[in-house]
Amino acid sequence: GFGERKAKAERMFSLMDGFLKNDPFSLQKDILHHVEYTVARSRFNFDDYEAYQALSHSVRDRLIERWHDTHTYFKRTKPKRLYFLSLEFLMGRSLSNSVINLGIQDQYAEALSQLGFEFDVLAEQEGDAALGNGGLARFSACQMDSLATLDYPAWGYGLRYEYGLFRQIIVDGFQHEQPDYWLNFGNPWEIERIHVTYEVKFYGTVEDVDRNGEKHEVWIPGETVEAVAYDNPIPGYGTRNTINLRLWAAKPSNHFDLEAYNTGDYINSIVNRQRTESISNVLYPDDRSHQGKEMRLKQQYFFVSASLQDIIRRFKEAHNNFDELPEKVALHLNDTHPSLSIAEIMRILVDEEQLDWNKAWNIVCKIFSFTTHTVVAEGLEKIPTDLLGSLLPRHLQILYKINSNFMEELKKRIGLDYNRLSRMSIVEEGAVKSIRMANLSIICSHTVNGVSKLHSDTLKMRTFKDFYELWPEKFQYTTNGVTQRRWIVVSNPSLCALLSKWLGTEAWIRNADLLTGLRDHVDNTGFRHEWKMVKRLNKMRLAEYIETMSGVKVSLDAMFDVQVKRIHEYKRQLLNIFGIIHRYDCLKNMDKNDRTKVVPRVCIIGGKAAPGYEIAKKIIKLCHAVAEKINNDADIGDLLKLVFIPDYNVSVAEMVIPGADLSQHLSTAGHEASGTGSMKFLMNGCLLLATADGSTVEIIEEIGSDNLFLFGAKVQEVAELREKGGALKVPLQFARVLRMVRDGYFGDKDYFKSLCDTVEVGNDFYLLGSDFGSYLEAQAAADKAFVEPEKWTKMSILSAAGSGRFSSDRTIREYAERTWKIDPCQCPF
Ligand SMILES: NC(=O)[C@H]1O[C@H](CO)[C@@H](O)[C@H](O)[C@H]1O
Repeated sequence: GFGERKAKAERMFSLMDGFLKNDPFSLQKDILHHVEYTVARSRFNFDDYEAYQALSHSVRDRLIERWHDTHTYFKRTKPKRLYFLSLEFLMGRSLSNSVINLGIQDQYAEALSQLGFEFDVLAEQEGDAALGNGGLARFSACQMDSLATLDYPAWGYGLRYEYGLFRQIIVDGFQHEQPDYWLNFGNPWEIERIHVTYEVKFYGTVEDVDRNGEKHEVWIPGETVEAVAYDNPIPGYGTRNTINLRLWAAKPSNHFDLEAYNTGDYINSIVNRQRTESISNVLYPDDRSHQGKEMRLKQQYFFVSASLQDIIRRFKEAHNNFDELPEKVALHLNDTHPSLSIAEIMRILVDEEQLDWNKAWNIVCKIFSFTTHTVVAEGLEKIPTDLLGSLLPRHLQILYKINSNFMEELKKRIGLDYNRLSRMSIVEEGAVKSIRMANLSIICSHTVNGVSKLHSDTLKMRTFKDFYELWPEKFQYTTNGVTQRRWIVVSNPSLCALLSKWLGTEAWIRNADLLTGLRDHVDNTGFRHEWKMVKRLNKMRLAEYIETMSGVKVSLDAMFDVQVKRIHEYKRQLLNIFGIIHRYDCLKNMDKNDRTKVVPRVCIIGGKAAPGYEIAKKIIKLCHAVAEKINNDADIGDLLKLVFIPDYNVSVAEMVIPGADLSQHLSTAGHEASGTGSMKFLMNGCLLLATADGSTVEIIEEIGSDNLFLFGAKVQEVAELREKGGALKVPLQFARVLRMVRDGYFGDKDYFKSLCDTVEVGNDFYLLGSDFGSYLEAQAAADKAFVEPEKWTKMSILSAAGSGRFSSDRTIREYAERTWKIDPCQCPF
């Protein structure tokens, strides 16, 4: 009875001497406890990696404590919850971020130094959790940090890939992909939930059955797989709230195939087992969309089915009427990768919970919201109906029914405009009959978000014009953001200290708008001096890393000019490389005396190319070929260096971004939905050289166009320029550089031919040639500003001062208030 339970609870509590203490001595005890009993090494003999493991487990204990309290409080107060569904989360490392968000960094540093260890050295032992490709994936991770910090009752759901994004190995200038087996020595930041498992079905047939005189569909699966939950506590900064990122791993449903065993087909039973587990094996390494890959579709359905079964179970524990679902649950689709959830929740509500179709549909349309991260229609996901019909026969039926109901509604609204009807249909007829996942997501979501103002305008005017004209109220934009905890406090501690000193508070860490206070100090020479010292310190760290990675020694007096992001033709790394070739060519032909006036540059490029993306791989090779030439040209010396940083990931970004003077964001206007790298550079006082694309348009509004270097065609000019095709004028400098590459000046002329063809006049879809002139002017303007250190430093300070708007805290608050309609729910104990 209650009395017994109360007595048991008091006894349980009395056995624990309250919350874990965070004084250095208690921390030391806990670390050594884990050395002995978790890592199982003698406390008198363990190395840095084992110390890292023990340290991490002691931090994990403190996360779990807060995780329990937070979820106990959520359970008690039953707030409306957000479920953020994303197939990718680029979390990076957890140790530093966790101790900083727990507010016990200093205590840990003290505890470790007394044990003879350095926190930063142990932190370097951790591998990245690289469960994603690029911007979209890191966007999810930054959102989770802000959701926790702002006390929103939220969960993230995704896949626990056995292999994260491939390791990029460069051999002779060529990218090679190596498996990223990040779970090699276990992962202290996750908790396997052996009791949280769900069956996920695939293949099979759908039978019509009669139930009380009514026809019902029953799905008879051909294969079932078990989904097991792995929880990753996400601590907020300056709050006790610690939310959950639940990632699913696939396990064979019947761990042992007795029949195969009895028939001696033992090997096959293991093979089946492995085939099943392979669903959550590997992240698809392509930042572009994937059409028609069965395993990719299996991954998408596997994670949404497990997530929705888990969400519905949790809802039913506290509620017994699905009419309450929209008041208690917000489901967010991070791009179309999780959009099968629409068909899956309809299946659960209609087939399993026996709700009437229309009742279920009305509920479902109140709980979904959608963010698209794509600009161009070609990038929108489509699933061939053949593939879907064989893998998920019941879902195809449901999607056809959703579409036919929608088409009926639409005809009433727009009449028999067949072109428009077929454009808006979820089903695309044609050579490969397919399901348009974006149309499905828009039709079922109450809100459709673009990730920047320009992006949203493009969606309204072009990509989703038909839907915008039908439902203008659904379309809005919530400009992306990045978390200042990871991108300043974790990655740039010296800047963090400087900001708190001159702003006179640490409150900016939870409220980035306070960074505008830096404007009050921009004319203070003392402040500018300290600002320069912080940048130099970070440049020293980056220079050491460059020398270690590439053997190239770089001068700290040079401008560190950085372009780091996935390699993509639209991101125009080739424009950067052509600019460097031009700069080299000018230096070589320059009178020695004039060279004294040249601004020395260290050009740093980094990023992974999707394994099957040949042109992107050729860009990486050309970068190495040009670097080979320039860096070994004694005549040029320190005036120009080019370095390719291999295996660019979150941890490398944390080291590169603080050390950059200038960062480049060169996408052809109208192609980058937002871009988030630019926001991280801005927060670290790095000046931008960019096109007016994506979120850069809003950055200009915040910091003023005289604090960055703009160039290139505006979005409204691009189509017209493309029209011109072969008649397009390109500067001589561009033709000369192209000729140099074509003639083999950097070797491998045959290999680079197809790359050169992509930017040949008349074929230059991303307009590198026609933008080259203004690009060189912007570069010259950057050189001119750099030789005036006080001017440059002011621009750098004003960049950081205007970066507050690009905190993911602002992004999340806007989503919470305008899209998800959820309120903060802070755990009081
Ligand atoms: N794949 C991506 O990175 C996409 O999502 C990111 C996050 O919204 C955007 O910043 C980026 O422009 C877009 O290409």
